[in-house]
Amino acid sequence: MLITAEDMSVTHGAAAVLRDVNFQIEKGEIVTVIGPNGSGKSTLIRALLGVLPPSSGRIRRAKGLRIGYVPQKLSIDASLPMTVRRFLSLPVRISDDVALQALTRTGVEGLADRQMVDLSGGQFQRVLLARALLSRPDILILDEPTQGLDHPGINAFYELIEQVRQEIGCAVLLVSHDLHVVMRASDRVICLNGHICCQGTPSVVRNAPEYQALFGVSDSSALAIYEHHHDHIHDENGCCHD
Ligand SMILES: Nc1ncnc2c1ncn2[C@@H]1O[C@H](COP(=O)(O)OP(=O)(O)OP(=O)(O)O)[C@@H](O)[C@H]1O
Repeated sequence: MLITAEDMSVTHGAAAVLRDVNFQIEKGEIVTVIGPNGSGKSTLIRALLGVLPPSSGRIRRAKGLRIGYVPQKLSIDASLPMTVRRFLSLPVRISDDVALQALTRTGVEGLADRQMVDLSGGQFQRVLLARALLSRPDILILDEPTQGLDHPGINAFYELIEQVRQEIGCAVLLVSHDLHVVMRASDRVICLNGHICCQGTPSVVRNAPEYQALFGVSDSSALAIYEHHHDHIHDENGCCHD
């Protein structure tokens, strides 16, 4: 077990944003959080990172857990010259070799001398990912990493995540709106709407009434990827588990 949320609730001021969230992330798995706008996805990530304390319940992290974080947005002042190479050395200085290795791993090895503000959306995400990998994380946490990318870009990014997972064996927790790709690329999906509506393998979540109520019954051919069936049960709240 890498991270566990136990009966975790989070409030912003008087508003309860997350309530009674329970889940755990195991070594090496890819878990995706999906949910409508304002459902608490970023709040969940911030709580897991430890920057937002739960109002009740708790988060447990494995001892010495290393987290690599790719934020949803990072604005870089356009008037501030900053090469990719220099960006990778903030805040911890790294050698040219290590920088090149990180950029090569994420497929942007030719960009070291480019200005950060001149990168395309896809290149920027890959540089952020390269930076997150520098700490050799046990878990990578990415908040909507494919926002603004086109379809080939989204697919390529997910392939890269899978490749990185295989190479370094890290777990991956990501927030995403790309439902079809998510369903294909995740080991497990958590469907969030202020609380966990349902969670499980993609096929379990796809068939859950809570998921279908939030996202509609999607084109089954696009989602018919995992056809091995899992047994699951519905608890007294109508939530499903495998
Ligand atoms: N710092 C804050 N202070 C007060 N309310 C906040 C704060 N941050 C988020 N909220 C509120 O908490 C709720 C959940 O926000 P959050 O950003 O976690 O949702 P989200 O699922 O990530 O949304 P999106 O998909 O639009 O990024 C929203 O109603 C939001 O307005």
